[in-house]
Amino acid sequence: MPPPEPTPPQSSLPEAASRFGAQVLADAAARARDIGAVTGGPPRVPSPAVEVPSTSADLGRLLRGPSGLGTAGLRLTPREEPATGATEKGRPVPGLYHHPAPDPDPVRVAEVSRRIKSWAMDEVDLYPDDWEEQFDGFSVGSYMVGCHPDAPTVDHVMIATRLMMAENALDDCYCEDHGGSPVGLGSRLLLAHTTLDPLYTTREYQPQWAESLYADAPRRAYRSAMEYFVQASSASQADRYRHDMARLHMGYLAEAAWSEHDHVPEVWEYLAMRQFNNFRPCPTITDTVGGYELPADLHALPDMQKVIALAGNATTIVNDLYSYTKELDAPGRHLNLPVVIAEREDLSDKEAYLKSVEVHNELMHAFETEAAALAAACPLPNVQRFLRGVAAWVDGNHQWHQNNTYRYSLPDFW
Ligand SMILES: CC(C)=CCC/C(C)=C(\C)COP(=O)(O)OP(=O)(O)O
Ligand SMILES: [Mg+2]
Repeated sequence: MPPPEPTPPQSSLPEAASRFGAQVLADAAARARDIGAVTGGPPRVPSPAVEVPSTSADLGRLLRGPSGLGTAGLRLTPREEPATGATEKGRPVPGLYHHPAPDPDPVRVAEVSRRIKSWAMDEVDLYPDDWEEQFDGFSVGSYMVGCHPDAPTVDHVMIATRLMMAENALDDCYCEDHGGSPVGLGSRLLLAHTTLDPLYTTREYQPQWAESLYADAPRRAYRSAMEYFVQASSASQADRYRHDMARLHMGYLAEAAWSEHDHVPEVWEYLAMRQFNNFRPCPTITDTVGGYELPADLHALPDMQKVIALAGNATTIVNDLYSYTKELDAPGRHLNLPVVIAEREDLSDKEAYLKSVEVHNELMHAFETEAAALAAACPLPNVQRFLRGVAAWVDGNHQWHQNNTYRYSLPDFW
């Protein structure tokens, strides 16, 4: 008997759009180009039916949106070259493939910075007084304004900004250098996760759980940030976020398990852990922050999942490169890609760092190739906008790392 035909992706969109989305994506899966081993799966056969962009100029055009007369309002980012201030603040890692992003709107940055500080101090009591300088140095206002250039209002940017502060508070206080430890991390993470994914229990035990949501700064921050997020998102967007946070927490646990035994994983194992201990929950809320929705069935498509994973991996290896010297100075051994490559492949620190740049660049090129193929194959406006939103997040994330010289500095390898 012949094997059954693969089922095309299903959609619950209105019928016409559903047929269109499912068919386009099924066709795209059949004809997408062979883009190399990094994206997994068997080689694919190019089709003359759809022109998949093949030059970096074409890819950039697709990811950045339309460029003709009268289309300025359709782009996520202004067309001007980045302001020179960006390069005065920090320099990019030499050889790193990236796109300079425009400087974030200073008026928006000032307002987001004011509001996030008030939230941190007055609503969730996020940090003791002596952490204020580090809070300010994190510059979350310019980070989130830069990563979400299509947010319609400051309220929308705030949705992402609160979550970003909450995610970092938990990472610092549970896992890293503000009281964190691998010991007992599993139970702390699970209990904190119930701020996002509530416990349903009996009348007797419910009050103890409800009280626990305010027991420490990470839980207060997660609970409050999630409450704001849920007010702005659809049920499926909120569920997407919970799933991405469960992935993040699983990544923290693997990192902690290795750290307890000072174990250095193989490079591929490290990369697998870092696909979970990853920025992914940040770009995947780009539609909520943009005030629209990528429907769940389009978000779940394997090609969309691949694009999201590659974007998350590229952004997270950017962190490994920019935070390399900070993590070398931290107590104990802090794993990042250069450290793991140096140890496992017996390379000098410099060779390992330069190899990590190459790993990043391959991931970044794969992200752009896959995103462009999906954008070409699926011309639904919310898919196009979501892909552009993820690309804007990737660029904004790089820009923030490059320019956050309070937090990061480059090694002396060049
Ligand atoms: C989703 C999110 C913002 C998670 C927090 C985890 C996190 C800060 C990263 C994925 C970045 O990695 P790292 O913990 O190494 O951050 P720093 O190098 O300390 O800035
Ligand atoms: Mg780091």
